[in-house]
Amino acid sequence: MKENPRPLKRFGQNYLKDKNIIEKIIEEFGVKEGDKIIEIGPGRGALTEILYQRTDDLTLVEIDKRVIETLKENFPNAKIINRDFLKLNLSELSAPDNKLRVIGNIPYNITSPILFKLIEERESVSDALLMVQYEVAKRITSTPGTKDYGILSVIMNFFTDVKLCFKISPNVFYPKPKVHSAIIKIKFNKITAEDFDDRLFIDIVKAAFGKRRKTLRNSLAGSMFKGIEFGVLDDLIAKRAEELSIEEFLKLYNFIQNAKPASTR
Ligand SMILES: C[S@@+](CC[C@H](N)C(=O)[O-])C[C@H]1O[C@@H](n2cnc3c(N)ncnc32)[C@H](O)[C@@H]1O
Repeated sequence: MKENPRPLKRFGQNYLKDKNIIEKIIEEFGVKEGDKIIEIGPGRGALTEILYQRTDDLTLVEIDKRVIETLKENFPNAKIINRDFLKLNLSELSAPDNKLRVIGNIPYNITSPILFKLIEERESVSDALLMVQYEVAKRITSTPGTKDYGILSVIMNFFTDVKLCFKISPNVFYPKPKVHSAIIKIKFNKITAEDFDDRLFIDIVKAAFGKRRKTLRNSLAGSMFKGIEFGVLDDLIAKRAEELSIEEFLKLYNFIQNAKPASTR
Protein backbone atom coordinates (compact mmCIF):
# COMPACT_ATOMS: atom_id res chain seq x y z
CA MET A 1 0.00 0.00 0.00
CA LYS A 2 1.23 3.50 -0.86
CA GLU A 3 2.03 5.77 2.06
CA ASN A 4 0.04 8.99 2.36
CA PRO A 5 2.10 12.04 1.41
CA ARG A 6 2.79 14.61 4.13
CA PRO A 7 0.02 17.26 4.34
CA LEU A 8 1.11 20.59 2.87
CA LYS A 9 0.10 23.86 4.47
CA ARG A 10 0.39 25.82 1.24
CA PHE A 11 -2.35 23.66 -0.33
CA GLY A 12 -4.53 23.99 2.79
CA GLN A 13 -4.42 20.25 3.37
CA ASN A 14 -6.57 19.40 6.38
CA TYR A 15 -8.12 16.05 5.64
CA LEU A 16 -11.48 14.90 6.95
CA LYS A 17 -11.13 11.83 9.12
CA ASP A 18 -14.56 11.48 10.77
CA LYS A 19 -16.98 9.17 8.94
CA ASN A 20 -20.09 10.69 10.57
CA ILE A 21 -19.21 14.20 9.47
CA ILE A 22 -18.33 13.01 5.98
CA GLU A 23 -21.75 11.37 5.67
CA LYS A 24 -23.51 14.41 7.13
CA ILE A 25 -21.84 16.64 4.51
CA ILE A 26 -22.85 14.37 1.63
CA GLU A 27 -26.42 14.11 2.96
CA GLU A 28 -26.62 17.90 3.11
CA PHE A 29 -25.39 18.08 -0.51
CA GLY A 30 -27.94 15.47 -1.63
CA VAL A 31 -26.83 13.59 -4.73
CA LYS A 32 -29.28 12.51 -7.43
CA GLU A 33 -28.51 10.14 -10.28
CA GLY A 34 -27.37 12.08 -13.34
CA ASP A 35 -25.94 14.96 -11.30
CA LYS A 36 -22.86 16.45 -12.88
CA ILE A 37 -20.58 16.84 -9.88
CA ILE A 38 -17.22 18.51 -9.60
CA GLU A 39 -15.19 18.14 -6.42
CA ILE A 40 -12.57 20.77 -5.59
CA GLY A 41 -9.55 19.20 -3.87
CA PRO A 42 -10.47 15.52 -3.35
CA GLY A 43 -7.14 14.92 -1.59
CA ARG A 44 -7.20 11.42 -0.12
CA GLY A 45 -10.79 10.94 -1.25
CA ALA A 46 -12.71 11.29 2.02
CA LEU A 47 -15.79 12.83 0.37
CA THR A 48 -15.05 11.30 -3.03
CA GLU A 49 -15.59 7.76 -1.81
CA ILE A 50 -19.30 8.34 -1.20
CA LEU A 51 -19.81 10.71 -4.15
CA TYR A 52 -18.31 8.07 -6.46
CA GLN A 53 -20.96 5.56 -5.40
CA ARG A 54 -23.82 7.98 -6.06
CA THR A 55 -23.11 9.54 -9.46
CA ASP A 56 -21.58 8.41 -12.74
CA ASP A 57 -20.58 11.93 -13.65
CA LEU A 58 -17.84 12.96 -11.25
CA THR A 59 -14.93 15.30 -11.98
CA LEU A 60 -12.12 15.64 -9.46
CA VAL A 61 -9.89 18.71 -9.58
CA GLU A 62 -6.77 18.32 -7.48
CA ILE A 63 -3.64 20.51 -7.59
CA ASP A 64 -1.38 18.09 -5.68
CA LYS A 65 0.20 15.70 -8.15
CA ARG A 66 1.32 13.36 -5.35
CA VAL A 67 -2.22 11.98 -4.91
CA ILE A 68 -3.26 11.76 -8.57
CA GLU A 69 -2.18 8.14 -9.16
CA THR A 70 -4.04 6.96 -6.05
CA LEU A 71 -7.15 8.88 -7.08
CA LYS A 72 -7.01 7.23 -10.51
CA GLU A 73 -6.67 3.78 -8.95
CA ASN A 74 -9.48 4.30 -6.46
CA PHE A 75 -11.90 6.15 -8.75
CA PRO A 76 -11.27 4.76 -12.26
CA ASN A 77 -14.48 6.12 -13.77
CA ALA A 78 -14.08 9.67 -12.49
CA LYS A 79 -12.58 12.38 -14.64
CA ILE A 80 -9.43 13.52 -12.85
CA ILE A 81 -7.90 16.90 -13.55
CA ASN A 82 -4.50 17.68 -12.02
CA ARG A 83 -4.80 21.49 -12.08
CA ASP A 84 -5.49 24.59 -10.05
CA PHE A 85 -9.29 24.89 -9.82
CA LEU A 86 -8.98 28.67 -10.18
CA LYS A 87 -7.54 28.23 -13.68
CA LEU A 88 -10.29 25.99 -15.06
CA ASN A 89 -12.90 27.05 -17.54
CA LEU A 90 -16.09 25.73 -15.96
CA SER A 91 -18.19 26.19 -19.08
CA GLU A 92 -16.10 23.47 -20.73
CA LEU A 93 -17.14 21.03 -18.01
CA SER A 94 -20.81 21.89 -17.74
CA ALA A 95 -23.70 21.19 -20.10
CA PRO A 96 -26.49 23.72 -20.84
CA ASP A 97 -29.19 21.31 -19.64
CA ASN A 98 -27.11 19.93 -16.76
CA LYS A 99 -25.18 22.56 -14.87
CA LEU A 100 -22.35 21.72 -12.54
CA ARG A 101 -22.88 20.92 -8.90
CA VAL A 102 -19.77 21.84 -6.96
CA ILE A 103 -18.61 20.35 -3.67
CA GLY A 104 -15.39 20.79 -1.73
CA ASN A 105 -13.60 20.87 1.55
CA ILE A 106 -11.63 23.72 0.08
CA PRO A 107 -8.25 25.21 1.00
CA TYR A 108 -9.16 28.15 3.23
CA ASN A 109 -6.46 30.43 1.85
CA ILE A 110 -8.29 30.62 -1.50
CA THR A 111 -11.89 30.78 -0.25
CA SER A 112 -12.63 34.25 -1.67
CA PRO A 113 -11.06 33.57 -5.09
CA ILE A 114 -13.10 30.34 -5.31
CA LEU A 115 -16.34 32.15 -4.39
CA PHE A 116 -15.64 34.96 -6.87
CA LYS A 117 -14.84 32.42 -9.59
CA LEU A 118 -18.09 30.54 -9.01
CA ILE A 119 -20.01 33.81 -9.18
CA GLU A 120 -18.23 34.84 -12.35
CA GLU A 121 -19.01 31.49 -13.98
CA ARG A 122 -22.48 31.10 -12.47
CA GLU A 123 -24.02 30.37 -15.85
CA SER A 124 -22.30 26.99 -15.66
CA VAL A 125 -23.00 26.23 -12.01
CA SER A 126 -26.27 25.33 -10.30
CA ASP A 127 -25.12 25.07 -6.69
CA ALA A 128 -22.19 24.51 -4.38
CA LEU A 129 -21.62 23.02 -0.96
CA LEU A 130 -18.36 24.20 0.55
CA MET A 131 -16.46 23.82 3.78
CA VAL A 132 -15.14 27.21 4.80
CA GLN A 133 -13.69 28.77 7.92
CA TYR A 134 -16.52 29.43 10.41
CA GLU A 135 -15.62 33.12 10.64
CA VAL A 136 -15.97 33.43 6.87
CA ALA A 137 -19.32 31.60 6.92
CA LYS A 138 -20.56 34.06 9.52
CA ARG A 139 -19.40 37.01 7.42
CA ILE A 140 -21.09 35.61 4.32
CA THR A 141 -24.43 35.15 6.07
CA SER A 142 -24.46 38.33 8.19
CA THR A 143 -26.95 41.18 7.87
CA PRO A 144 -26.53 44.99 7.59
CA GLY A 145 -25.54 46.78 10.76
CA THR A 146 -23.67 43.83 12.27
CA LYS A 147 -19.90 43.75 12.70
CA ASP A 148 -19.48 40.81 10.31
CA TYR A 149 -21.31 42.54 7.46
CA GLY A 150 -18.86 43.35 4.69
CA ILE A 151 -17.80 42.82 1.08
CA LEU A 152 -18.39 39.06 1.07
CA SER A 153 -21.83 39.40 2.66
CA VAL A 154 -23.01 41.86 0.02
CA ILE A 155 -21.49 40.10 -2.99
CA MET A 156 -22.64 36.63 -1.96
CA ASN A 157 -26.17 37.66 -1.04
CA PHE A 158 -26.56 39.79 -4.13
CA PHE A 159 -25.52 37.11 -6.63
CA THR A 160 -26.60 33.95 -4.79
CA ASP A 161 -28.84 32.38 -2.19
CA VAL A 162 -26.48 31.26 0.53
CA LYS A 163 -26.99 29.64 3.91
CA LEU A 164 -24.85 28.36 6.74
CA CYS A 165 -25.77 24.71 7.31
CA PHE A 166 -23.70 23.66 10.33
CA LYS A 167 -20.55 24.35 12.29
CA ILE A 168 -17.71 21.83 12.38
CA SER A 169 -15.13 21.22 15.11
CA PRO A 170 -11.37 21.18 14.33
CA ASN A 171 -11.25 17.65 15.81
CA VAL A 172 -12.64 15.99 12.67
CA PHE A 173 -9.60 16.93 10.58
CA TYR A 174 -6.04 15.70 10.25
CA PRO A 175 -3.97 17.73 10.82
CA LYS A 176 -6.23 19.65 13.20
CA PRO A 177 -6.72 23.29 12.04
CA LYS A 178 -6.61 26.18 14.53
CA VAL A 179 -10.06 27.41 13.52
CA HIS A 180 -13.62 26.13 13.48
CA SER A 181 -15.22 25.39 10.12
CA ALA A 182 -18.71 25.44 8.65
CA ILE A 183 -20.61 24.06 5.71
CA ILE A 184 -22.28 26.60 3.46
CA LYS A 185 -24.77 25.89 0.69
CA ILE A 186 -24.94 28.25 -2.28
CA LYS A 187 -27.55 28.40 -5.04
CA PHE A 188 -26.68 30.29 -8.19
CA ASN A 189 -30.28 30.77 -9.27
CA LYS A 190 -30.59 34.53 -8.94
CA ILE A 191 -31.04 36.29 -12.23
CA THR A 192 -29.26 39.55 -13.01
CA ALA A 193 -30.07 41.70 -16.05
CA GLU A 194 -28.41 40.51 -19.25
CA ASP A 195 -26.19 43.59 -19.44
CA PHE A 196 -25.44 43.59 -15.71
CA ASP A 197 -21.85 44.64 -15.12
CA ASP A 198 -20.60 42.26 -12.38
CA ARG A 199 -17.19 43.93 -12.28
CA LEU A 200 -18.68 47.39 -11.70
CA PHE A 201 -20.96 46.13 -8.93
CA ILE A 202 -18.05 44.37 -7.19
CA ASP A 203 -15.81 47.44 -7.54
CA ILE A 204 -18.53 49.63 -6.00
CA VAL A 205 -18.96 47.30 -3.02
CA LYS A 206 -15.19 47.14 -2.49
CA ALA A 207 -14.84 50.92 -2.73
CA ALA A 208 -17.80 51.44 -0.36
CA PHE A 209 -16.19 49.25 2.31
CA GLY A 210 -12.74 50.75 1.61
CA LYS A 211 -13.09 53.03 4.59
CA ARG A 212 -15.48 51.12 6.77
CA ARG A 213 -15.94 53.75 9.47
CA LYS A 214 -16.59 56.59 7.02
CA THR A 215 -19.70 57.58 5.13
CA LEU A 216 -20.09 56.36 1.58
CA ARG A 217 -19.57 59.92 0.42
CA ASN A 218 -16.07 59.84 1.91
CA SER A 219 -15.20 56.30 0.90
CA LEU A 220 -16.27 56.83 -2.70
CA ALA A 221 -14.49 60.20 -2.90
CA GLY A 222 -11.23 58.39 -2.22
CA SER A 223 -11.87 55.66 -4.78
CA MET A 224 -12.09 55.11 -8.54
CA PHE A 225 -15.60 56.65 -8.27
CA LYS A 226 -14.44 60.08 -7.14
CA GLY A 227 -15.98 63.07 -8.86
CA ILE A 228 -19.45 61.60 -9.30
CA GLU A 229 -22.28 63.96 -8.25
CA PHE A 230 -24.71 61.85 -6.21
CA GLY A 231 -27.55 64.43 -6.10
CA VAL A 232 -30.71 62.37 -5.55
CA LEU A 233 -28.80 59.76 -3.55
CA ASP A 234 -27.71 62.26 -0.89
CA ASP A 235 -29.46 60.39 1.93
CA LEU A 236 -28.04 57.08 0.86
CA ILE A 237 -24.43 58.19 0.63
CA ALA A 238 -24.63 59.86 4.03
CA LYS A 239 -24.74 56.29 5.43
CA ARG A 240 -21.82 53.96 6.04
CA ALA A 241 -21.37 50.89 3.84
CA GLU A 242 -22.02 48.55 6.76
CA GLU A 243 -25.55 50.02 7.11
CA LEU A 244 -26.55 49.55 3.47
CA SER A 245 -28.91 46.76 2.41
CA ILE A 246 -28.38 44.75 -0.77
CA GLU A 247 -31.21 46.73 -2.44
CA GLU A 248 -29.46 50.00 -1.57
CA PHE A 249 -26.22 48.72 -3.09
CA LEU A 250 -28.16 47.94 -6.25
CA LYS A 251 -29.57 51.50 -6.23
CA LEU A 252 -26.03 52.84 -5.94
CA TYR A 253 -24.88 50.58 -8.78
CA ASN A 254 -27.73 51.75 -11.06
CA PHE A 255 -26.92 55.35 -10.32
CA ILE A 256 -23.17 54.99 -10.92
CA GLN A 257 -23.68 52.97 -14.08
CA ASN A 258 -25.79 55.74 -15.57
CA ALA A 259 -23.50 58.47 -14.27
CA LYS A 260 -20.31 57.00 -15.67
CA PRO A 261 -19.26 58.26 -19.08
CA ALA A 262 -19.44 55.41 -21.60
CA SER A 263 -15.69 55.56 -22.29
CA THR A 264 -14.75 54.50 -18.75
CA ARG A 265 -17.18 51.58 -18.57
C1 LIG B 1 -8.85 20.82 3.00
S1 LIG B 1 -8.13 19.67 1.88
C2 LIG B 1 -9.50 18.59 1.62
C3 LIG B 1 -9.13 17.20 1.15
C4 LIG B 1 -10.27 16.19 1.11
N1 LIG B 1 -11.32 16.61 0.20
C5 LIG B 1 -10.85 15.96 2.48
O1 LIG B 1 -11.94 16.49 2.75
O2 LIG B 1 -10.24 15.26 3.28
C6 LIG B 1 -8.03 20.67 0.40
C7 LIG B 1 -7.64 19.93 -0.86
O3 LIG B 1 -7.61 20.86 -1.95
C8 LIG B 1 -6.42 20.70 -2.71
N2 LIG B 1 -6.12 22.00 -3.33
C9 LIG B 1 -5.47 23.06 -2.79
N3 LIG B 1 -5.43 24.10 -3.65
C10 LIG B 1 -6.10 23.69 -4.77
C11 LIG B 1 -6.41 24.31 -6.02
N4 LIG B 1 -6.04 25.58 -6.28
N5 LIG B 1 -7.07 23.60 -6.95
C12 LIG B 1 -7.46 22.31 -6.69
N6 LIG B 1 -7.20 21.68 -5.53
C13 LIG B 1 -6.53 22.35 -4.57
C14 LIG B 1 -5.39 20.23 -1.69
O4 LIG B 1 -4.30 19.61 -2.30
C15 LIG B 1 -6.25 19.31 -0.81
O5 LIG B 1 -6.30 18.01 -1.36
